[in-house]
Amino acid sequence: MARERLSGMADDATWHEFASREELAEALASAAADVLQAAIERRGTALLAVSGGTTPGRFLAALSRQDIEWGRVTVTLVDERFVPEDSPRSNARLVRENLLQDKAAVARFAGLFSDANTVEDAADRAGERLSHLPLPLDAAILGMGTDGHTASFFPDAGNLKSLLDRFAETIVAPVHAASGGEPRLTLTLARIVEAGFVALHIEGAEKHRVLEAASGAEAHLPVRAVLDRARQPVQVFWAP
Ligand SMILES: O=C(O)[C@H](O)[C@@H](O)[C@H](O)[C@H](O)COP(=O)(O)O
Repeated sequence: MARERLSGMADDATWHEFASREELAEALASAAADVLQAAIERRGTALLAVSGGTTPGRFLAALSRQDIEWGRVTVTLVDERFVPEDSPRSNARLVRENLLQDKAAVARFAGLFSDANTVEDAADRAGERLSHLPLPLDAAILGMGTDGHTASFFPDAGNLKSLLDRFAETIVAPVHAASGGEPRLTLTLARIVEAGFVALHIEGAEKHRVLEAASGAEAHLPVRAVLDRARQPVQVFWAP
């Protein structure tokens, strides 16, 4: 059973807390599916951005089983490691193996990686590709690291200030951050916070503590910028 509470957190993020990660996955998948189907009914199409990492696999599989008009949905990534799609580190691979299956197999996928000489060139190419998608995003599903990063907004990213620029016109930016491992490609904050539905999917006590801190005294953590600037209050989905 979900326990839902408004918090005094930054910009009134809404917490949805679940007894299990399985229950969270099903609830978030249902919420995301509702948002996508409503977008299809409103504008004939839906645009979804999902994150990678180790948390979202269960949610992505649950979403693939949702019965919506997947043929009208385009899926892209919140961020991507600068690696080929056959790499075990690839978020595109995670999405193809977990989301673009079952009912969602017919959805269109627009990844961020391309085999460019530099991550900067790859970001330019991705930005050009995504500029032809029906922006703004209808839904953005974010994760968070225990360092308070979300997307590829790593605290040690050299261009963090421009990544978090709420007025940026850039769609995809390159990121070099030692804490992020290989170079990254990321949607900018400006493209994420304009989404009609922004969910933050976190699991475990440590991430709960970090997000509470980010919403309070530790306002410098990158995730706080999303909480403060999202067009709609961020929907936090958490399980132990
Ligand atoms: O490419 C990525 O790694 C993600 O998009 C990233 O932003 C992720 O959401 C956090 O790093 C949390 O990762 P975990 O789910 O592995 O804790």
